[in-house]
Amino acid sequence: MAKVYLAVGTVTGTATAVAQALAARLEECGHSAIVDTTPGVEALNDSAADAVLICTSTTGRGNLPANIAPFYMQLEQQCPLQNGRPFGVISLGDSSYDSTFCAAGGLLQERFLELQGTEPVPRVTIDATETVTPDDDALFWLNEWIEKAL
Ligand SMILES: Cc1cc2nc3c(=O)[nH]c(=O)nc-3n(C[C@H](O)[C@H](O)[C@H](O)COP(=O)(O)O)c2cc1C
Repeated sequence: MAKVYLAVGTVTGTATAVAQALAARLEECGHSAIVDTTPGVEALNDSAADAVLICTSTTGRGNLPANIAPFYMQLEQQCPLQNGRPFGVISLGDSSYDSTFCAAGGLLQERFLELQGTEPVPRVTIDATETVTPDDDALFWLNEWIEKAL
């Protein structure tokens, strides 16, 4: 059984609902999940998680939602090395924003790679113009991530 720290970035709650679906699936598979809607490096460290998931939307023009922006800055300032710990990123966005499509998820992906996390399954992008069931799309991706990361 693995413990997963699940950091959520959201403005209007879609990513929270997706994260809750991911946590429920992890628990069905015998793992435990900590869903954190005010994520931070201290909470991540305290969790002693075996793996990390980031489920975030993008706001503004490619910006991080306000609730996850401090986490991003802490990762930059404190540089908590991941020593190969597996992570995965679920990016919610809207392709009509073109060049900033799912950019926030991309920022966190880059940060975790710089911190020497391993990404066994590439970041998934979930496009609000293409799906009305983002949780189903995320769960499909999660199956492979569970197999490879945990
Ligand atoms: C004001 C605003 C700005 C947005 N900017 C972007 C953007 O730059 N890139 C993108 O991919 N999606 C953008 N989106 C789309 C959201 O990321 C998308 O609708 C997402 O599903 C919202 O999830 P949430 O409810 O968890 O915040 C924007 C949405 C709003 C309302």
